[in-house]
Amino acid sequence: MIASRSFTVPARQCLRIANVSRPWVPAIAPIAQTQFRSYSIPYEDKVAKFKGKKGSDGNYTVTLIEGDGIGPEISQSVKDIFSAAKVPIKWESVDVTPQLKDGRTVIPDKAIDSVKTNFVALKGPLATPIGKGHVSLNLTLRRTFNLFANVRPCVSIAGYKTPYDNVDTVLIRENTEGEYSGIEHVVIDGVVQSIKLITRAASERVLRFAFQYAEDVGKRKVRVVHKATIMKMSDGLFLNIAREISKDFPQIEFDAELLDNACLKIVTDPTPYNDKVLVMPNLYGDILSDMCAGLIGGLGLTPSGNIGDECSIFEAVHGSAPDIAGKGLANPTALLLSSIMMLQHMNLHEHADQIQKAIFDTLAEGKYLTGDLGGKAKTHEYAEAIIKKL
Ligand SMILES: NC(=O)C1=CN([C@@H]2O[C@H](COP(=O)(O)OP(=O)(O)OC[C@H]3O[C@@H](n4cnc5c(N)ncnc54)[C@H](O)[C@@H]3O)[C@@H](O)[C@H]2O)C=CC1
Ligand SMILES: O=C(O)CCC(=O)C(=O)O
Ligand SMILES: [Mg+2]
Repeated sequence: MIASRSFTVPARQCLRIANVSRPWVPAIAPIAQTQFRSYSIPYEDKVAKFKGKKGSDGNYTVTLIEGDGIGPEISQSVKDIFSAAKVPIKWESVDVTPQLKDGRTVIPDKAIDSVKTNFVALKGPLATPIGKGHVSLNLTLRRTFNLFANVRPCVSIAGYKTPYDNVDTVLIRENTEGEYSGIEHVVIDGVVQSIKLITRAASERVLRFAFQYAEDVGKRKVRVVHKATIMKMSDGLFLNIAREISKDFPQIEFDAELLDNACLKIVTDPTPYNDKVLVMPNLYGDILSDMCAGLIGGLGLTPSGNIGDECSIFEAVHGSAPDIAGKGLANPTALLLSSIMMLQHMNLHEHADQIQKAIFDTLAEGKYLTGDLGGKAKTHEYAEAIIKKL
């Protein structure tokens, strides 16, 4: 076990201004009954344009981090379904067990090289020890590859009834700093300080990404979720930058909402949020994305993409779910939909559409649902049902 320690401030990384022009857009299809629509995806000039090339065997190589807890089970479902759908992908599994290098927790070089070479990775959940122990490898990966925007769509699933069946929220979370900067220290015995770092550079790039994203997916409005009443300087800076950037997007409406009020309003009625992209500092995005997942049936259903200029890593919103790990109870949908986002990113639309339809049809049919959705199917039985629909 590696001793608990804080991150060094990734100052250089924070200060690198990304050349943000057009964002990548996920195509997690909102569905009404068994219908689903796909977003149009702008591929030209976009940020994080996929740079991978097919190998001589006709396959792209994609880094796979299976992860902890339920990670290997849900990764297996993705591998089985991709193989059945003949997706031209060769997985390169890497080990991300943390190592100590010059007193810092780092990801093994082999894993870093793999992501750098392949430009894209699919990642299962990685567990983080509470209090003491190594720093979060999830955050380390995001910072290592400067994955500045975490896109977390949350869309109602036909086949699982919730109080609102038309949820279509998308949340963009600043992914490299904020409350998750990891700068903590003991001031004196009994007094600790944890620093929320907000920089103009990181705020600008994620905000610009959010506006461009809204334009590309046809959302009318960008809303900043903040607490600048209390964190006047840090959230105040984020909010002011959003105001500045909004001027470059006159066709997109811009407004802001206090975090606590946003939570109340979203759980009361998420419908008014369907025409908006919500963008916010790191911690708020972490919490709100779990909250939104609750609106559509839980964490088994919500995907995400960590988007950077060079590489992108796709993963579910959920964690390693130690309470159900190893029992075949996990719902692989969240990781599967993340893998659909990844295929969209890689321009493999036909495969993405085919698998996405099979997933949504299987869910809508309701015969093979996992326990979190009230069914009895084991993880692999649900995956097999999807394969039959391909
Ligand atoms: N991006 C990542 O890799 C993340 C990692 N984590 C790590 O995961 C570990 C566990 O964290 P928790 O707070 O328990 O959150 P969690 O997301 O792992 O689980 C919360 C609840 O949701 C359920 N759940 C999650 N995913 C599910 C799925 N696919 N199918 C069915 N049920 C599912 C779990 O059984 C549990 O009851 C921690 O070490 C945490 O640091 C947490 C969130 C994200
Ligand atoms: O890294 C972790 O332990 C948690 C990360 C997390 O909750 C998230 O990415 O949503
Ligand atoms: Mg989280």
